[in-house]
Amino acid sequence: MPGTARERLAELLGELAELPASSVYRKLFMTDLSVAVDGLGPLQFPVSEEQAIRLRGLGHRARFGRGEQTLTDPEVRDTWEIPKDLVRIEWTHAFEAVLEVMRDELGLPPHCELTPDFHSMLLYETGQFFVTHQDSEKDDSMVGTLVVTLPSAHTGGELLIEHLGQTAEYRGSKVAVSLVAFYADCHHQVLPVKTGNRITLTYNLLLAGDNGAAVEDTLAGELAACLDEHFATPVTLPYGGGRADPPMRLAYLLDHEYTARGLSWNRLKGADGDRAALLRAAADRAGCDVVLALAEIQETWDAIDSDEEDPYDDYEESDDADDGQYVLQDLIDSSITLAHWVGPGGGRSEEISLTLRDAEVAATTPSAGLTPYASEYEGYMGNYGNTLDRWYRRAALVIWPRNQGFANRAQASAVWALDELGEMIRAGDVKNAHDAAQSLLPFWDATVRSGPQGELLGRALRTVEGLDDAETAAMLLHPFQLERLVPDHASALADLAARYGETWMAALLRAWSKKARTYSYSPESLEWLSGLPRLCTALLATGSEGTTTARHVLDLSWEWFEGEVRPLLTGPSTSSRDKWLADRGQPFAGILTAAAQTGSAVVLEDAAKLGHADGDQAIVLVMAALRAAGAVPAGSGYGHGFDELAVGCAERIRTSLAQPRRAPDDWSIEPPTGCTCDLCATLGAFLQDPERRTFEWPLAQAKRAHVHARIEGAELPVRHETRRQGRPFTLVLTKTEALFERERLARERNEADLAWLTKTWKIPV
Ligand SMILES: O=C(O)CCC(=O)C(=O)O
Ligand SMILES: [Fe+2]
Repeated sequence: MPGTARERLAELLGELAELPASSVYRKLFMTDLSVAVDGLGPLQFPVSEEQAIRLRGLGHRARFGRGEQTLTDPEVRDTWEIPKDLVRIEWTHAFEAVLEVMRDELGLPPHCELTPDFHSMLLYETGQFFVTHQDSEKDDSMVGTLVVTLPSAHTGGELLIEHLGQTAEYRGSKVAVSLVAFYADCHHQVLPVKTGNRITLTYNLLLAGDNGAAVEDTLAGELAACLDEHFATPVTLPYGGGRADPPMRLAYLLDHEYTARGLSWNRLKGADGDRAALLRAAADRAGCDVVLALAEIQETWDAIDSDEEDPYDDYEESDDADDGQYVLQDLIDSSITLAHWVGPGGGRSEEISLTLRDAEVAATTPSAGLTPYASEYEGYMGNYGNTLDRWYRRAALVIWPRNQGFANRAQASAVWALDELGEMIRAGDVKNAHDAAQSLLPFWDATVRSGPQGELLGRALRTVEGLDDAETAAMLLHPFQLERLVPDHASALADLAARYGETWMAALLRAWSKKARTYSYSPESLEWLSGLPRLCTALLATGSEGTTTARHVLDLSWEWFEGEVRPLLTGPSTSSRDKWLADRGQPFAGILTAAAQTGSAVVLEDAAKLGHADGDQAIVLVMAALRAAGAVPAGSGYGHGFDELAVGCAERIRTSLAQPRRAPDDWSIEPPTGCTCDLCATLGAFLQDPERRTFEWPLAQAKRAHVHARIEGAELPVRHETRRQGRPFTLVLTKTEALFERERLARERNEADLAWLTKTWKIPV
């Protein structure tokens, strides 16, 4: 047998007996079933046109589920539904016998039972249909659907059922009762009825009992050997990347789709049940654990639209009309993420998140051989060919060596890992907790990043306290960021400072703040800075360790804030800069308030300097901060930080207002900074010249583009148009009246700000 251990394992599981069907068909005599409908009486088989018309009179338009909603849309489902409580059904014993046969044919073992649960009575008149869909699982134990077609004269109305890329087609009969059972993950549809009426009863099929199969011994032995080899063979990295450690796990993808609710060892569909039983036996021999997981799979294929007439006329996007019309060429990209799993003992499924590497995956049926639950076609877009994205949900058995259980589970759920460490510590098993924590190192950063960080940090702070090892504690906390801290963390944080020392805490906070800085400002981090006073209050309340910690947090926040803001205070003002700075007023106010609380003199001094900085932008920032704090009158708790800023700002505004007004014939404009090229020098000379208003500048295309960009970037009051005549074209620059208008508005704004400052902040006039 060729290939890697995991390929051989998938092949062995593929050779397992004959693949059971995903849909099965049986007939019963008309006399095996009687149906009576209140208001109509017993139905006569075959159902006559006249009875069908009366039946329709009792029905209403059938609805269908999509996501959380239930809808009626005759484009999707056009059929009549007879209210369930009007319908009385009686079967002979033949029905039970048929269900047993169907259970066997669907590959379910004899000791489990398929129970039909009546769901609806449907009437399809000529022309009515139901487009392709999957049935929602209305019950945890539902594994499939049974459609019973009553005897009636009709043509069309075929029931088409898809699985593993095959479509089975079923017709009703005029003289017999037809039964079709299929697994709930099969996509199916009812084609339009061409003549007559098609009447069906639908049942949910519930599965009870243990569907674990008897296991063949030699096969289990061969599979166990594959597992041994898989976990002993180092992974060969792609692109000549050498060899890495052996894989941590093997995920074997099953063939059916399951919901998180329906995922259960006892309700595996078709061949999945046998394969799972075998793999469990093999895993046991190989000293491995097995969990049952749900995998979300995305594949991107290079694909051709077979319906396309002209291959060059294809600017169509996101066309998910009919996945089947595309011919797959090459697989460009794929990703497999586990989202839920249930442990070997069953129970509820846990939410997890674990992205698998290729070397950890095996499958007998490639995903491309299944029906995706969603797909999207992207027409030719220049760089890429036509691509088809497809999404699948498959169950997977995930196997790992027993002694790697902690690392495997921890990588899938950081919450679980922290809870588990906490348990060990509480049980007094600190040595074990320490070793377990160390085993997280290779992936802990990535696992925390993909988890619920807010929730995790609180747990992590509490857990590491009991580790009693400064280095491991720092390692576990390392992946977080400064702006995840909230007042609730204050006491845990202070306890850690007490336990591991101030230097340890300072280093941790610094590492966190570096992280914060690598992602530039987000609205959340601005909000976090605005909320600093609450965090500091909580820290101060815990005592001296908390106070020192609060000062560190504050120093780092200030460093971070100032580092981003300072470069934007110099250079000419633009509307986008002003907006950016105004948005930082409240965070600035938050920092200042916290600085006053913690008595951080250095921050207060630095902040006051920022207020005195040259340029109109500093005024914008400081005014925004003062207004954010302005609801509270000066002197009532905001401390001298704000008073000083207000004084400095008022001074700056007065200086600005004292500048002589622009003479009506002064057209000089301050040139933008930041580029020293020849073009910008020429542009600068034109801008600064008080007399020149227009400039006709013959300039090649690339150079014109640079000048356009400079003028737009700095929002200069200059029109810039290209006259498309001659070679090169001519760039025509014209200074506009906005130059005067803007200065007038700035002056007005300054006057208003000054008035507000003197009134609200009691600044002497
Ligand atoms: O009428 C049928 O054959 C099937 C109806 C169906 O697919 C459904 O009710 O979900
Ligand atoms: Fe259906």
